[in-house]
Amino acid sequence: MTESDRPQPHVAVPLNGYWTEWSARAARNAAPGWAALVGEMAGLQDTFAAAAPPPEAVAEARSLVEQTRAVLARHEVGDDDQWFGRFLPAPDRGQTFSPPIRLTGITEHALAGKTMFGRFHSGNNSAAHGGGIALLFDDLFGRLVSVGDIPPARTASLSVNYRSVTPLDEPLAVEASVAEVDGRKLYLTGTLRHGDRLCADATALFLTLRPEQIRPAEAEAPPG
Ligand SMILES: CCCCCCCC/C=C\CCCCCCCC(=O)SCCNC(=O)CCNC(=O)[C@H](O)C(C)(C)COP(=O)(O)OP(=O)(O)OC[C@H]1O[C@@H](n2cnc3c(N)ncnc32)[C@H](O)[C@@H]1OP(=O)(O)O
Repeated sequence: MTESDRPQPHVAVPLNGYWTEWSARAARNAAPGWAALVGEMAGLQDTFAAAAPPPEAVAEARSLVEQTRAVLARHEVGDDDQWFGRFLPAPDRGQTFSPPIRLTGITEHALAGKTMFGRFHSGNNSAAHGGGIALLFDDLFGRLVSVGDIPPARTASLSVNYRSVTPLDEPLAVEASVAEVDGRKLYLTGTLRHGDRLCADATALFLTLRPEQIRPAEAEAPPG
């Protein structure tokens, strides 16, 4: 990938050793233009959600998407070798499932960042879908537990309080922190704000994995 393909710099994530090679391998192997394609796909999702096209435009768009699928399907790989979602230092992590989070502050125990929901994550009435907000928190917490020396961890529980409507296409601020560590248990808290207004807050329990719970392909740095 070329330098111009890389997403705009944001605060670098000091990833734990476990994810560093995993992520670096995708960055080494990804074709030039991959990051831009991810951005195009994310834009497509929003544009698709917002469109009410006439029949001829539906037919044209469908044909183009079919062609795109056929091109990509010729290059399918197993999930250990996929690039999608593996660009951990990038705001979008190289994926289009959850909204990009541009990190503005990181310590081993806290993250702060900016995000935005587009039409793809719309629930109703120009508000973000509650499931999308839960997804955002899971992703944010996942990033938090991937920094510093915390071993790989998984979400055991996630609880979201929807305090007020989360608008679309508006800048939002997120914060997450480690409230308590008790052995393998990481208790996390987070907030989502639009300006001064609290849209949602969340708590989660992440459990660091026992060695036998880690897939070998993830436990060892795979060959590049
Ligand atoms: C998908 C992976 C993504 C990774 C991507 C790379 C990251 C890179 C970095 C950055 C970006 C990240 C962005 C994405 C992040 C997304 C994170 C996710 O969404 S993870 C997927 C969803 N979660 C699962 O699929 C878990 C499924 N469940 C399990 O695997 C197990 O249940 C597990 C590991 C969570 C716990 O199982 P046990 O066998 O290890 O542990 P036991 O013995 O059951 O529990 C240990 C202690 O924890 C308590 N506990 C367990 N579950 C609990 C719960 N739900 N509530 C309360 N306590 C619980 C138990 O009561 C026990 O407590 P006592 O030691 O007795 O005091």
